[in-house]
Amino acid sequence: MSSKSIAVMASGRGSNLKVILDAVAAGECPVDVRLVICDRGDAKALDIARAAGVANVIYLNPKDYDGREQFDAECADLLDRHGCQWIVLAGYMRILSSSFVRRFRGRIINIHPSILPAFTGARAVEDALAYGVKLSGCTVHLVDEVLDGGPILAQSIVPVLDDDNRDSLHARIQIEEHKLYPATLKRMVEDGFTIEGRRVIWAS
Ligand SMILES: Nc1nc2c(c(=O)[nH]1)N[C@@H](CN(C=O)c1ccc(C(=O)N[C@@H](CCC(=O)O)C(=O)O)cc1)CN2
Ligand SMILES: NCC(=O)N[C@@H]1O[C@H](COP(=O)([O-])[O-])[C@@H](O)[C@H]1O
Repeated sequence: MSSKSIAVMASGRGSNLKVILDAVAAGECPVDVRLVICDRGDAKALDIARAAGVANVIYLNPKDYDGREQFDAECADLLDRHGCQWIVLAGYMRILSSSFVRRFRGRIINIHPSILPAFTGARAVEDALAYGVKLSGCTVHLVDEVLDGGPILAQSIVPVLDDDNRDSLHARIQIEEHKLYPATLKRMVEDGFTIEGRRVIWAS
C-alpha cells in the first residue's frame, strides 16, 4: 500500500499530531508526515514534531505577514514545495482564506470537538456545555470556505455528564479524537471516498 504525503497544521498542544505520528511510527497509518506548520511559536506541536523527527517543522508568525491572504499564501507555497498531498488541520486555530481553500480544495481535513453541524467555531466545547446537550463528540470533516461546514468524513460521540466542565468534557472528546483521526486518515488512504452532494461515500 503506497502512503500519502501529508502536512499537519497546528496551533497548540499537538495531541492529535502526536497520535498521528505515533500511528505512523507503529505502521498503523500509511501516511508520510513531511511538514508541520504552526502559527504560534509556543505551540507544543513544534516540539512534538521535532522529537518525532519530522523533516520540516516550521513556525510562521502571522505578525510577519500583511494579513490572512499573505500568511496563507506562504503556507500554500510551503505545502507545494514539500509535495504535500493532504493538509491535516490538528487544532489549527486560524480560519483559512478562500484562496487557500480553492487552491487545495478536497485535500484539507480538520478535526472539530463537536458533533457538527452543531457548535461550530473556536468555542465548540464551551457552547455545547452551555447549551445543555447530553451528547457531544468530535467530527472529522473536509475543509471548505464555510467554517466547519465541509462534508463530514467521520464522527464519534461521548456523553456529557452533569458535573462536566469544559476541561472534563474536552478530555473525554479528545479520547475519541485520538482514535478517530488516525483511523480516518488510514481509511482515506486505503479506501478513499466519493462525495454525493454533501454526503461522503466511503469506497468500502
Ligand atoms: N476556511 C476554513 N478554515 C478553517 C476551518 C474551516 O472549516 N474552514 N476549520 C477551522 C478549525 N476551527 C474549528 O474546528 C476553527 C479555528 C479557528 C476559528 C477562529 O475563530 N479563529 C479566529 C482566531 C481565533 C484565535 O486566534 O484565537 C480567526 O482566525 O480569526 C474558528 C474555528 C480551521 N480553519
Ligand atoms: N475549532 C477547532 C478546534 O477547536 N479544534 C480542537 O482543538 C483541539 C486541539 O487539540 P491538540 O492541539 O491537542 O490536537 C482538538 O480538540 C480539536 O478538536
